[in-house]
Amino acid sequence: MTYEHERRIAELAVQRACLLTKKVFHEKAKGTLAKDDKSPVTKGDFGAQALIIQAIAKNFPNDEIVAEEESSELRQDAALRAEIWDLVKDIKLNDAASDEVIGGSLANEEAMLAVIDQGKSLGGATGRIWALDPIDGTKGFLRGGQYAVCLALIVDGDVKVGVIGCPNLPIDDSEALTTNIGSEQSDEEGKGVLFSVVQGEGAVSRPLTNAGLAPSKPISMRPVPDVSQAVFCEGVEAAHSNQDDNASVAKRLGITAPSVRLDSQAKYCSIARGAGDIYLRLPMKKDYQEKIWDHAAGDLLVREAGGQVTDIYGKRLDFTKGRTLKDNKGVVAAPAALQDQVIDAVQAVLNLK
Ligand SMILES: Nc1ncnc2c1ncn2[C@@H]1O[C@H](COP(=O)(O)OS(=O)(=O)O)[C@@H](OP(=O)(O)O)[C@H]1O
Ligand SMILES: [Mg+2]
Ligand SMILES: [Mg+2]
Ligand SMILES: [Mg+2]
Repeated sequence: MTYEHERRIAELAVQRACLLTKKVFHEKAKGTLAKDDKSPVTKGDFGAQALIIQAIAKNFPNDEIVAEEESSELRQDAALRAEIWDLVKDIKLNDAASDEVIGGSLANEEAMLAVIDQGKSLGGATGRIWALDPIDGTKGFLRGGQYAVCLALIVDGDVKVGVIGCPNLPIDDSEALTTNIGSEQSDEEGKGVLFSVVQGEGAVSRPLTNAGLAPSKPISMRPVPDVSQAVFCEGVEAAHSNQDDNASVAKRLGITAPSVRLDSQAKYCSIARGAGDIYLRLPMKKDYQEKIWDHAAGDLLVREAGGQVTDIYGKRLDFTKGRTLKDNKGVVAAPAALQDQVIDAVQAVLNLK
């Protein structure tokens, strides 16, 4: 089997990082800062990025990493830096062998800042490049909703491995459709799923644990004989995708079921396991470029589960263009058999044809 080692390291690294994010999730303030673009970043984002890059750097020292966060704010904020180090130094998988494979403990605060800054690769069309979103859906994380720890390996522009940890998704696939905004989404008993995928080998899920990896099971999108029976998954933040346009597309397709609103790549995960069928992310701003770490793992997960993922023009997501998907606009993910119909409706609503 290909990429077996990469998949295992990524799964263990994401599982360990989720132990840290779950701790921060229960804190009130969460060490939140606003970045230059006004978006939030928390102790959880920085800490998870440090732990995951450490695991990649130890196992694949020649690989490049495109990660969302960087350490400059922390270098100017000794108190926050110390709080994060306090968390990071104590996070271990409760299984010594598994923890050892992903690098054991970091030496000190400076080593933590240094690994955080190993995620500055510019990306591109060649070589082995990891795309890391230490917390995707930070706004959901702050709100007490869904969030995801996302890691993908891209080789020569092609996504080969994807791993997504969703601490607040129900383990039971059939419960998942009731997980909507406003309902209880915290990471208690019965919650926490680790999704993983290797190109050509299908998508799987398993419960998140605090030790080694639990047994996995295959997942797939559910068959939808008629598009009008489909359920949409969409984002929560009205600034990130156009919910009015989504509603018009649903209407055009004859869909009457209410959309499931979830933050983060939990949307890709949900449709990949049949908890919802179609994920629409229709652009709000003309000039916004989607980030590769927001989509790489989810793109492969859905495609291996029987779906297609394209932009609003029906073009596959292009991970060769650097840190962003600058040649794509929006995202449309659906069961392969429905994709053309959904794209037609999207293009009609957006007046693209
Ligand atoms: N204007 C705009 N348009 C589209 N996307 C944007 C925009 N601004 C931010 N972001 C990115 O959205 C990421 C979170 O996506 P979500 O799917 O959780 O958002 S939402 O559920 O649709 O509200 C979020 O990822 P995180 O920062 O990792 O949370 C951002 O990278
Ligand atoms: Mg962010
Ligand atoms: Mg993100
Ligand atoms: Mg993020």
